[in-house]
Amino acid sequence: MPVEETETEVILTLPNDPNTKVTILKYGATIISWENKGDEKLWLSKAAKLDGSKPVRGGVPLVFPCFGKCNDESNPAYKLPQHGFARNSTWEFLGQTTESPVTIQFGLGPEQVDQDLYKLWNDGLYDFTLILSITLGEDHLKTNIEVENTGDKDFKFNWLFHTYFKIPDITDIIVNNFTDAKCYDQLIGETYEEKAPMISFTEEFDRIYKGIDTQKTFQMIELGKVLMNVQRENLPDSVVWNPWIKKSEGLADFEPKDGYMNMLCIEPGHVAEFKNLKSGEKWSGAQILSTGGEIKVQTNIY
Ligand SMILES: O=P(O)(O)OC[C@H]1O[C@@H](O)[C@H](O)[C@@H](O)[C@@H]1O
Repeated sequence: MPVEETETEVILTLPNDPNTKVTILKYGATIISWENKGDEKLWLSKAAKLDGSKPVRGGVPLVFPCFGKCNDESNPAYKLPQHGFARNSTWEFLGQTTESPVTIQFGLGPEQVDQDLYKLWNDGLYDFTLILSITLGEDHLKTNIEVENTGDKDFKFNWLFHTYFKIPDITDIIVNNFTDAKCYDQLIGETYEEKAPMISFTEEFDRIYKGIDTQKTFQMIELGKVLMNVQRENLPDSVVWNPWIKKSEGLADFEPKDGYMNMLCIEPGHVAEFKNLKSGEKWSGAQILSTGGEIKVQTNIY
């Protein structure tokens, strides 16, 4: 059986490999595990709440309709909590849509969102449908989001796949192909161009890389070996985050406390600017995660 559904979760297994599977919590449509040939690729905090009491710390939480806390009073997302409401709403499982490659879908509309939370977004006057498609391959996992404005009012939104990767040791990791990208460093509040040929990690890291050509693949490399390729469709930005020691100490659901050594978030999204979606319009974006392959330095694409 490639697709198993329980009350709270859906498990999708590759038909010809029982050790390649993805587990999705209906709460937040959060992918909480991706095992590739028996090897877990996503980091999930040991203290993550999986009971719907708060967004999941780990896996792939979904960020919509605002990234972070919106500080612009004139923006209808101003009153929403950090990262919006998609990650703390229970999505509807829509079933399997294709067999090869195997794809399943989840849907979210205003009726599934906690009504008090939903009303914080322009008094609940926006109507939308989100369809998340998850495709599992032998060596890849694709998550595609389609946002449709089903109401009569235009709205603007951010989207982000807040992907937590599991890694052996953060100090051995470099990430390539961010060179020359514009970046907003959230820790110092400054915008500059990334000049490092490879990003490496020795302290807290929280940067929004903006407007990067989607032909560029980010590669997470450990001591010369490609652990993960992150490709994007229609998602120009990417946040890179590691809370390091102090920040993770302050996160009650972050365990073990030295877990920052074993995780790195590379988060493809549309967050530097809000995307405007007119009444009746659709927009979609995707991340494609794949394991292995050669190191490819793409400095010639802007
Ligand atoms: O604690 P949260 O709401 O899940 O957010 C985690 C992090 O998410 C990242 O995307 C942000 O860049 C960080 O600033 C933030 O701390």
